[in-house]
Amino acid sequence: MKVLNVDHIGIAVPNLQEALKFYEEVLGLKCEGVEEVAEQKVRVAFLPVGDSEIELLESTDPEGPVAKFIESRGPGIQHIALRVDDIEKALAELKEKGIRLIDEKPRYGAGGAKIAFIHPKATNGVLLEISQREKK
Ligand SMILES: C[C@@H](C(=O)O)C(=O)SCCNC(=O)CCNC(=O)[C@H](O)C(C)(C)COP(=O)(O)OP(=O)(O)OC[C@H]1O[C@@H](n2cnc3c(N)ncnc32)[C@H](O)[C@@H]1OP(=O)(O)O
Ligand SMILES: [Co+2]
Repeated sequence: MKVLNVDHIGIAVPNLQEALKFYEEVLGLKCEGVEEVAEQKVRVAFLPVGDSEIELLESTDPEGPVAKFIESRGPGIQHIALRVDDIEKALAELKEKGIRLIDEKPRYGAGGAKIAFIHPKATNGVLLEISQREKK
């Protein structure tokens, strides 16, 4: 598999609008749009930083992964996403190596990206997303 860059860093926040005040007004980053990803029970805001982005994640459901994360650990970095050139190939390779996957097949993430998660137990404690999308 080929990892191209850190696509984004996912930060779980209790309130998107409140969090945006810091990232936009204080840090001067620009939010490139807010989108709801129903399948993941989140509303997300993307803020580009160089060739990566910050993804702010607000839960839309108390049973969703981001709500559960905030409940057990508080707000903070929930996942790191690595961009790959071919997600199907990457997943096949990870599976073949016996790596514990959360998603064996790609799902659709924000902006129509193909995404899949690797379990934190397989990565030394970091929830890793792999993502394939067209370069902006
Ligand atoms: C919109 C999209 C996009 O970018 O396009 C997104 O990013 S969606 C982003 C939101 N979607 C997701 O996160 C989907 C994938 N996530 C999941 O399926 C879940 O959140 C899991 C990662 C499986 C965790 O689920 P759950 O909390 O029910 O499991 P659990 O309580 O049994 O936790 C198992 C162990 O993993 C640890 N653990 C749980 N969440 C973690 C996280 N985010 N980072 C690092 N470690 C984590 C727990 O502390 C526990 O460790 P100990 O056993 O040592 O106590
Ligand atoms: Co993400």
